[in-house]
Amino acid sequence: MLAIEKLQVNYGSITALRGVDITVAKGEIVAVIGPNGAGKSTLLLTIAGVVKAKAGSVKFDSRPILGLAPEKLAASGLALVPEGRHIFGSLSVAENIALGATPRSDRDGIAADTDKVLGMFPVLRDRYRQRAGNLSGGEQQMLAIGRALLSRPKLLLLDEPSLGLAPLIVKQVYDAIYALREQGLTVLVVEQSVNRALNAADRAYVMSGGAIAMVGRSSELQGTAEFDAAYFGAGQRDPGRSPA
Ligand SMILES: Nc1ncnc2c1ncn2[C@@H]1O[C@H](COP(=O)(O)OP(=O)(O)OP(=O)(O)O)[C@@H](O)[C@H]1O
Repeated sequence: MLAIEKLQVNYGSITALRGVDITVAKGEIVAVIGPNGAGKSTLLLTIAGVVKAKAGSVKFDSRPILGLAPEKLAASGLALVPEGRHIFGSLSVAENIALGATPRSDRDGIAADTDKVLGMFPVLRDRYRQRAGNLSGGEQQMLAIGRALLSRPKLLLLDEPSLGLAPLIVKQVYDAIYALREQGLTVLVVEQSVNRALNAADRAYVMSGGAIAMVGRSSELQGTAEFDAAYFGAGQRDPGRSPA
């Protein structure tokens, strides 16, 4: 579904991605984990066409997509839920969800998909006519995912969906992600929360300093010294921090 090779991204003189290789198979949940500044958001923004790459290749469904506009990529089945959710606070929940369907014109299909989202996140149905800005952080995360689903994605890119949320809400959000996978969706999720990511994903990539430091099945990575070294950078472990 997604094949990334030797991806390099610079912001002026800063190299944010230095030759990243990642694959995601259809139906997988794959996590990219790493500390602040590792390049995780840059990776998702580059796949989604928001940030331009300097070198490398990204294939989505076997087609090269680097350089395509974000709207084109969205229309071809790729949806990004960015960090911070980017919902429109002054618009209602209904209007925010409808924005996800902007490229579509099949009214019946849109109504059916909206109903599906409201079934998945009942709290959004309760607050359907309310201002999205009044929702809690968890509800806004659900809204951002729901809006992305209205574009009928094949591949969902999620940037830190658990950030700032209470554990119970995080569980609800991930339960929804599992349910979506059961329906055939493929998910690439970026997380700083290591345990959450490894519990959720089939496979995980550890990113550090703009490069992939380690990759493996989630169950095999958890708790190993190699994983710890990859996450923190060999020899640079800060005793005040834990990957949990
Ligand atoms: N718009 C930008 N202009 C210049 N440098 C940037 C920009 N965005 C990110 N960077 C730099 O690129 C590197 C990777 O940042 P990125 O946000 O992708 O990391 P991250 O792993 O997502 O971290 P975080 O979890 O803190 O968002 C960092 O050194 C960051 O300071």
